[in-house]
Amino acid sequence: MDITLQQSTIKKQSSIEITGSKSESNRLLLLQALFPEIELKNVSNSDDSNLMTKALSSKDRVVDIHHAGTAMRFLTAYFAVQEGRETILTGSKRMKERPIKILVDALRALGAEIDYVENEGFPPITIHGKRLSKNKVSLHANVSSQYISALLLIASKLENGIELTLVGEITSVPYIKMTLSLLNEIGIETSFKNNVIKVHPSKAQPKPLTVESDWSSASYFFSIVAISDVGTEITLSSYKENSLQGDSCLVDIYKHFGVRTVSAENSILLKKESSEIKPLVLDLKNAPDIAQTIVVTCFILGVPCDLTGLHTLKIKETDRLVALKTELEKLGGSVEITDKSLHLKVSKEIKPMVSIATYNDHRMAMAFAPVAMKHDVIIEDAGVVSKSYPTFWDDLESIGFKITK
Ligand SMILES: O=C(O)C1=C[C@@H](OP(=O)(O)O)[C@@H](O)[C@H](O)C1
Ligand SMILES: C=C(OP(=O)(O)O)C(=O)O
Repeated sequence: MDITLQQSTIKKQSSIEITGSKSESNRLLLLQALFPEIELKNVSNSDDSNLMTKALSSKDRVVDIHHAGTAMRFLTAYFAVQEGRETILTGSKRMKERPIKILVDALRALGAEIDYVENEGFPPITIHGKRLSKNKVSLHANVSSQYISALLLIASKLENGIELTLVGEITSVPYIKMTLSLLNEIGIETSFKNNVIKVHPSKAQPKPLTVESDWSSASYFFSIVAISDVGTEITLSSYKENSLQGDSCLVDIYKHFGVRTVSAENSILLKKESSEIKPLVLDLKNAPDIAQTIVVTCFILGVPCDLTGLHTLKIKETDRLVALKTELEKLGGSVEITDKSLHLKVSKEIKPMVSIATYNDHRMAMAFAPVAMKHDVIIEDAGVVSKSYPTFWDDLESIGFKITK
């Protein structure tokens, strides 16, 4: 369904409760399947987490995880250690184009039995679950950190734990650290020194855990506050003092756009304090999911930006670099891309009533929504947001956006 966002002025003060982090949820759901004593609160209501929950309890031979990248990667490792079970793990058309060879090779090196059903290196795959006997493996770390997290999540079920040697530059490091921290929280010992990660064979001590709300989802409100008038405030909950989510770097990045973040118990207050604007230069290899939000903020504010570290964007829900260039140029922007960087030139105008294509990518829809603070804009296939943030449009309406469905 396409929706029209009419030019809107948002409320001076508002507050929103954001669903749990899908990254934390999908890790903890897998750990809960391994250690059923774990109790979870504030689990994400996203499609990706619902798919993860369903897949973990499914007894079917074919498990379809649609667009959910973390579910695809984490469940590949999970089903590889389900002794005696054969599972065909598949996904959407796009999922069949997202590479999985590095993970499959690493699991095979540990003793797993996995076959490709269609194309070598890509889902769907047939996984013959068995006991894995080895514990040492090397893998390339520059394509997706999800392969590394997948191996770490099952490591406590391997007789001798795991020792991973990471080859090349390590991408999306905070997501690896999130996995290790969650393992530590349930009593599993780990170490990460230079390029070697170890999960020691240790007994888990499961306990109740509360998932922090999703920082990538918060990014759209950082963008909205950055574009709003000085004095505008939005409160978001439920956030913790020390986040495991790398996207909490938004707090520092959005200072650049005059947004101050004040932490209170269980929440953060975003406040627009200054309208001074400077060009932005940023390496986002540690926070790839907020790239679209930041580029669109810059475009709307008329600030140029140079973003690097974007090599993983090409293999996400869509090729996000090409999608950003295409849609920003429809709006009147001028964008240069390589396969790992994006340069946005100063923009002088924003064209009204442009129809933004979303390419089955939730973040395209959510990142472009703030355009409505300047002009009417159409967002195509708006339901796509449910991948990570099902109530996104309702929450926008609650802060003053005018939406025609
Ligand atoms: O482990 C995770 O939860 C994620 C890791 C990142 O992927 P890459 O490591 O492939 O960049 C990120 O983009 C994705 O949304 C979630
Ligand atoms: C890249 C994303 O998700 P995944 O890789 O889990 O599909 C995302 O949510 O932006």
